[in-house]
Amino acid sequence: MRDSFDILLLPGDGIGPEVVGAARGVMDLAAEHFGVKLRYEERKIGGEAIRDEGGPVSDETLEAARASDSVLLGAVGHPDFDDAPVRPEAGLLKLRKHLGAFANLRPVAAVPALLDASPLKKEVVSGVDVLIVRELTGGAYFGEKEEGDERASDLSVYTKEEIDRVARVAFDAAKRRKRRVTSVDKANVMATGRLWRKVVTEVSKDYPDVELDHVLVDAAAMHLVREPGRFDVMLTENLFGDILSDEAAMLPGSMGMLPSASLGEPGSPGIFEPVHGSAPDIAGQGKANPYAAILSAAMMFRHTLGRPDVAEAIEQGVSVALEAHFLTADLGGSKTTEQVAEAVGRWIGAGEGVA
Ligand SMILES: NC(=O)c1ccc[n+]([C@@H]2O[C@H](COP(=O)([O-])OP(=O)(O)OC[C@H]3O[C@@H](n4cnc5c(N)ncnc54)[C@H](O)[C@@H]3O)[C@@H](O)[C@H]2O)c1
Ligand SMILES: CC(C)[C@H](C(=O)O)[C@@H](O)C(=O)O
Ligand SMILES: [Mg+2]
Repeated sequence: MRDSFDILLLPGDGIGPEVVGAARGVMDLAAEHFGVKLRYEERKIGGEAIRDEGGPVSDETLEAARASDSVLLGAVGHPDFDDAPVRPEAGLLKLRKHLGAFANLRPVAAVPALLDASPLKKEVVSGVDVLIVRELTGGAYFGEKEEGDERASDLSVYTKEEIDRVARVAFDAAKRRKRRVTSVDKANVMATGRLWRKVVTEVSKDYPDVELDHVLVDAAAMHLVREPGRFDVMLTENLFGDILSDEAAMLPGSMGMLPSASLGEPGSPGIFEPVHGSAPDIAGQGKANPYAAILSAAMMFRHTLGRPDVAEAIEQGVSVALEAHFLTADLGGSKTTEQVAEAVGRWIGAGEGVA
């Protein structure tokens, strides 16, 4: 097991620095507990990089990401750049493409201590445990674009290879879970949807012990709030995955609860980031919920650093802090970002009797 890692921190815009700061504090305590050495480099991305470096992500930052063991990112996006020719979000897309991070894992689990925070009924949310596997480097996000005042277009392209490789990530994950993959597409209207369905069905033949079903994206959006317990692994393309994951955030009750891992080929650095954005409405007020960023750091230890022991200890800290009602305003509580991070740090590895 390795015990020394180079982490690139990209806090970004809005609440990004607040939640990355909180996650870093927790990572440091976890590292100390396990005798792991973390070396950090911090760089700019998004609006702050446009302001200070002339573009949303510099070549040096892309290279630093490639040279690191993993990237922990906060968020990008700021209203100041809404009409700018290059937007902060372009930096994140470039980084994902640069690292070949094609598989975005977004776990969504109901948290017993948060059943009251969800706008959905307790009996609908209770026991939910879904893994959204979102394709991250293809589709309309990366197709040819035409910008214009009279006409605009975003071409959505998928190749067989792009669908095949992300489908395998979903089926492999399902083997370690409840062995069910729901593939979400729009095959009744879109050519990419029909290719998606065909390739996923082909890949499923290599996984005879995993059950596959196909659901159209509009119906999937409905099932996600009507009966989320029916899903185990939900596999989908880039744009649908973006939309469905924000919808899924309402199962635990807040955008501030959803972590993510963006992974490429084995051995390449992953990008770990909360699913939420820069939340300009609450930035700088100490109100941001840091659980998603902290849980993203845990995913980093599990998925690219090969230290599931550290990941579990952080997750235990999170569970105990949630049960002890260390909740920010989005979850109906009154704790600050820092108070939540301190509580998680205090209970790292609580299950091992370390607290
Ligand atoms: N990965 C990313 O960097 C990322 C993801 C989504 C959106 N964005 C960008 O963020 C900007 C704002 O977008 P938006 O407002 O649509 O989405 P958002 O996720 O930033 O915010 C949506 C709502 O959720 C709340 N929220 C989000 N995260 C929270 C947290 N950790 N704690 C408490 N409340 C939280 C916000 O206050 C807001 O009310 C845009 O520029 C968008 O492009 C970036
Ligand atoms: C900021 C934006 C480019 C990004 C996306 O659409 O992928 C975000 O919404 C996300 O979900 O990670
Ligand atoms: Mg999104």
